[in-house]
Amino acid sequence: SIIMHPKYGVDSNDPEHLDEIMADIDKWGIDIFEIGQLTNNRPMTTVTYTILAKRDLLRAFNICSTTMLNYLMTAEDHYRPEVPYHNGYHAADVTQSCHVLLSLPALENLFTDLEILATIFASCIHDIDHPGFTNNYFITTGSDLALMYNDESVLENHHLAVAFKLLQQTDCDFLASLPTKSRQILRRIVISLVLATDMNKHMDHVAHLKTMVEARKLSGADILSQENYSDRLLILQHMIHCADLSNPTKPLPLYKKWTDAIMEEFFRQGDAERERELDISPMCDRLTATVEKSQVGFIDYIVHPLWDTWAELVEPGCREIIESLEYNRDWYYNAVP
Ligand SMILES: COc1ccc(C2=NN(C(C)C)C(=O)[C@@H]3CC=CC[C@H]23)cc1C#CC(=O)NCc1ccccc1
Ligand SMILES: [Mg+2]
Ligand SMILES: [Zn+2]
Repeated sequence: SIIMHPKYGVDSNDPEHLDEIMADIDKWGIDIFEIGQLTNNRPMTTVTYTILAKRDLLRAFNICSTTMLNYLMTAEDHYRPEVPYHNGYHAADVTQSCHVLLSLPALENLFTDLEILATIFASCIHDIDHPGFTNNYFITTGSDLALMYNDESVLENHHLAVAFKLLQQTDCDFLASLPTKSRQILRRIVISLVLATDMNKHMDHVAHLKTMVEARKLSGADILSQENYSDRLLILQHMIHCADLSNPTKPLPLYKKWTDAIMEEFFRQGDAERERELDISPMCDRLTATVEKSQVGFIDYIVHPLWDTWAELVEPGCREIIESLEYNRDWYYNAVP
């Protein structure tokens, strides 16, 4: 029997409205929050399934839609709705952002279908089962998680272990029909991409991006089309990191929602640290935080250096994104009381 799925993989209380929103799936600044409201809090499943189907990756790898949806729903159920920022909405946002970045003209025909499948898969699971506290919190409180992963990229290793464990559930193994060699290549790429989202790697990302920009200037040629495997993998690592730090580059109403969510998550960590008489982490003290000022610092010291270098590498595809970032930075700068 032929099982028919809803158009975007999930049911909606307002299909026409969902149709309108999903028409912007290829655009920077699609409203993930609205997608969640129209799909009973299934933004990650909706966005990821739509992107995989639109890129014809389900057919290319003979992936059964039912199994794919089983995996995505189960994975989305493993994001914690009580966590203000690192939940299924953030996963959907990073996945859709990577989808747009993968389509930049400078990266056209650079990646194989397997590398694209791996990037979309890594994005949608990159923060799965996030508990809403930072790596540093787990390390300083001597948690079992830090013990398990020897204080090294603790959360990121956990996200990967949870995501791959779910594949062992028979009705969720959407990679079942992939040849073993392809499964191994995909697993290697997904591991390297999720580990690349550890903020401890941020400076390495910026440094390597700068060397690639210089190399591209020297060679003059459009080297992005002649990248070797390791450089291609590095570009995907920079890409998912940029997507993970893309909130300040989005339309202001969306950016403000992301900021409210991350600050509430940081403040809850600060509350726990205060409770346990630990030092309160930077930006986590709800009694003293100056949100506007710290967003300006976040942009000036972290987001802008990264995105400015990325934009140079993929010139001119990210001009509008940088303009949006600079507009938002000025808005927050003028909002400082
Ligand atoms: C939408 O805002 C945000 C969105 C995300 C993050 C994240 N921070 N970090 C680290 C930097 C603590 C993470 O590891 C998180 C996990 C992975 C990627 C980035 C995440 C921070 C902010 C912020 C802010 C904010 O107002 N001042 C914070 C700030 C100010 C000056 C200098 C650094 C930070
Ligand atoms: Mg993360
Ligand atoms: Zn993330």
